[in-house]
Amino acid sequence: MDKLLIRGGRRLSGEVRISGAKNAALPELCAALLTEDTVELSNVPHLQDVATMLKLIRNMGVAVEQHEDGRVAVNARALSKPEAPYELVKTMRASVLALGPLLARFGHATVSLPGGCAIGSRPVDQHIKGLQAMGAQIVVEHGYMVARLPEGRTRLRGAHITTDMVTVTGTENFLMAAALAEGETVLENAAQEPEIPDLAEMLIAMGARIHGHGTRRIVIEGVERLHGCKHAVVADRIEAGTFLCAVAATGGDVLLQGARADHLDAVIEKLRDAGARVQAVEGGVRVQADAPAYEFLRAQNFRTTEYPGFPTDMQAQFMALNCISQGASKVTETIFENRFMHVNELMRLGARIQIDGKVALIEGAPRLSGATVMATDLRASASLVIAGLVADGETLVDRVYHLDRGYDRMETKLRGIGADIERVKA
Ligand SMILES: CC(=O)N[C@H]1[C@@H](OP(=O)(O)OP(=O)(O)OC[C@H]2O[C@@H](n3ccc(=O)[nH]c3=O)[C@H](O)[C@@H]2O)O[C@H](CO)[C@@H](O)[C@@H]1O
Ligand SMILES: C=C(OP(=O)(O)O)C(=O)O
Repeated sequence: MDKLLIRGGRRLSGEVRISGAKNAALPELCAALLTEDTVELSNVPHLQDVATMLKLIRNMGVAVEQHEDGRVAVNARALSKPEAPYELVKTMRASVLALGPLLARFGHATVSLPGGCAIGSRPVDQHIKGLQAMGAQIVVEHGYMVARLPEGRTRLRGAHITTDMVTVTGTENFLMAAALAEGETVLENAAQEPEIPDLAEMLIAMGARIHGHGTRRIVIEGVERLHGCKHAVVADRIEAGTFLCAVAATGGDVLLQGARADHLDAVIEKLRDAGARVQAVEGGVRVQADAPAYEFLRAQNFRTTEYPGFPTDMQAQFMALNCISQGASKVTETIFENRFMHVNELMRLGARIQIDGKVALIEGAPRLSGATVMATDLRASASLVIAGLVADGETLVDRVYHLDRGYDRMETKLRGIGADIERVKA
C-alpha cells in the first residue's frame, strides 16, 4: 500500500494546473451510455475513480479509448450487458450513476448498491423512488438494484420528482434518465452544484432538451434519441479548494491555472476572512499568504450545506487549516453523519479538536508535529496532507489509495510548487 512522506515547513509558490472534476467526469462517462454514437470527453482527470468507471463500462461491452492528454472517447453501440457488478463498484459511490442511463436506453439494468463508505450510510432510496415515479419497476435483491420497465413499455415516462433532500447524484441520474423519457420531467429541489449544469450542457450537446439547470427546478423534455458530442469536463473546484487551503496553510503565492473562482465563492470568502489573499485572475485563481497560517490567519466558523453553500467535500481540508490558525472555531457538518474521521488523525499531529455530534470545536495550535497517520477517506487524506505540509518534521500518510481515488497526481503537483513530498511504495 503506497504512503506519502511529507517533510513540512516549505512555502509553496509557482503555478499548478487544476484538473477536470471527478464529480463531473464520472456522470459524464455514464451519460455516454445514452447513445450509440461516439462521445468525446476532454479534460478527464487521471484518477482511480475514473479508471474504475472505465473498467465498469468496458465490462458492459463499451469501447473506450483513453489518451494521455485527458481525452476519452466512449462508444456504447455494442453495450450488451447493462450491469454493474459489486466487484467493480464496491469502491465507488458514483457507480449508481449507471442506473438512470442504462434503464433509459435499454429498459432494464442491474446495478450493485454502492459499497460501504466511511463518511455515512449514503442510501439510494431517492434514486429508486424517482426512477419508479418515471415508471420503472425496481427491486433490491442480493445487494443489487434490479430495474426494468413494465411489459409493453419501451421508454421511461416523464414525471414530477421532488426529492426529500437535495441529492447530487440523484439529480444527475434523473437528468440522464429523463433526457430519453417520453414527455416532460420536472425536478424540484434539484442540486445546483456546478457539476450539474456541466452535465446538462453535455446532454444538450447530445440533443437533450433541458431548462433550468443550475437552479432548484429543472425541466427536461424527453427526446427519442441522443447523438454523440464533444465536451470538456469542468475544472475540479474541490481540487482547487484543496490547493487554496494548502497554500494558505504553508504561506506562499500560487496561481491555480484553470480554476473557477465563481465555483468556490463560499470557500474563498472564508479564506479571505481568515486573512489570505485570493483573487480571480486571467486563466485561474491566485492565492497569496505572507506567512504560515499559525503566524497570522484567523480560524473561521463554517457549516457545510448544499451548493452554493460551503461544500462538505472541503470540510476536512478547511478544518486542517483551522487547526493551525489563530483562535477557536466551530465546524458543523450537515450533509454526512460520519464525516469527522480525519479528526483523530489530525489530533495525532497535535491538533486540538473536540467533537460533539455534528460539531467540531477546534482550538488553533501554534505548531503541529509530524507523525504517521492513516487516511480514512478521500478528503480526510487531503486534510492530512495539508497538515503534514506545515507540521514540524516528517509526516507519513498511510492508505493513500483513498487520495488516489479523487486527486490527479497530487504529490507531483505539490512538488511542482515546492512541497517536500514523495510517494513511498510499500
Ligand atoms: C460522485 C459525487 O458526485 N459525489 C458527491 C455527491 O455525492 P452524493 O450524490 O452521493 O451525495 P448526495 O447529494 O446524494 O447526498 C446528500 C445527502 O442525502 C442523502 N441521500 C442521498 C440520496 C438518497 O437517495 N438518499 C439519501 O438519504 C445522503 O446520505 C446525504 O446525507 O454529492 C456529495 C454532497 O455534495 C459530495 O460529498 C460527493 O462528493
Ligand atoms: C465523497 C466524495 O466522493 P464520492 O461521492 O465519490 O464518495 C468526495 O468527492 O469527496
